[in-house]
Amino acid sequence: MAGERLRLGVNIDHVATVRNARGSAWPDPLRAALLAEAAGADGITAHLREDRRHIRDSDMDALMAGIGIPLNFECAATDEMKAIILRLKPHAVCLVPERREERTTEGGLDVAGDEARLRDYITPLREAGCRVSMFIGHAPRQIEASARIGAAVVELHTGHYSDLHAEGRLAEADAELAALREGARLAASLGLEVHAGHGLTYDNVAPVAAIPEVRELNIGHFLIGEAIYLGLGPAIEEMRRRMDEARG
Ligand SMILES: CC(=O)[C@@H](O)[C@H](O)COP(=O)(O)O
Ligand SMILES: NCC(=O)COP(=O)(O)O
Repeated sequence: MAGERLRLGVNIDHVATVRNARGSAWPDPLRAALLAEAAGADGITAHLREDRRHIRDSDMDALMAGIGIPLNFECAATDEMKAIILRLKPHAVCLVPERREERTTEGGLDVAGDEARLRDYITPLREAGCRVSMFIGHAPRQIEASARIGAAVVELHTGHYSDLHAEGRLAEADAELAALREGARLAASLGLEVHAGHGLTYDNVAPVAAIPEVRELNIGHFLIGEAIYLGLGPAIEEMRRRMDEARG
């Protein structure tokens, strides 16, 4: 673990949000992904939601064919998504909870409560060579269940920490951070690779990047917004700089 650089996965969902707002062909998520790659992103993350509110099937096809860095395919654990994954065989699959009426992913996947089904669900994905990740909260029972079903990775949901930080509830944000640290430690001790993401910004990324067990951060919404001011490449480079600085 020591000496390896913390990876940055850039989530390009919200390039598609802007495109879909006008029903046009631009901005193109693939072009954004290629710019991210040129700016030093280690991977691209895209979430194919059941309702296709941003990323579409054709975007996933284009990303698979067009990018030279790993694709992390986020989706709900449904039969429809399984068929798409087995056709595309992305580098990584991150299973997330999805509720159609939610604004964004509001919580972690309940792996402990759906253990047998998820074990069966991920078996063909693992056999197809995908690195399977569970997007979960830091509760030990969710981490332990992820290890038991054979996931390679857990991505710890940093959304609650990010919200508390943004609201200036810093003591609560610190407590949430401590729980994320404990979760990362437990996950790594069980042989899981640890990722983190959701709601990360320039202002809140450092303490998460400093968690030694965390190997990868996935960051999207803030970077796509920041690209309006700075351009996507410089926005990513600044995030990279802050991650590296936090890592020491
Ligand atoms: C799973 C996760 O935290 C995000 O990557 C996810 O993509 C959020 O969904 P939206 O991009 O639709 O907000
Ligand atoms: N899995 C988290 C992710 O990909 C990015 O989340 P966000 O930065 O768009 O909130």
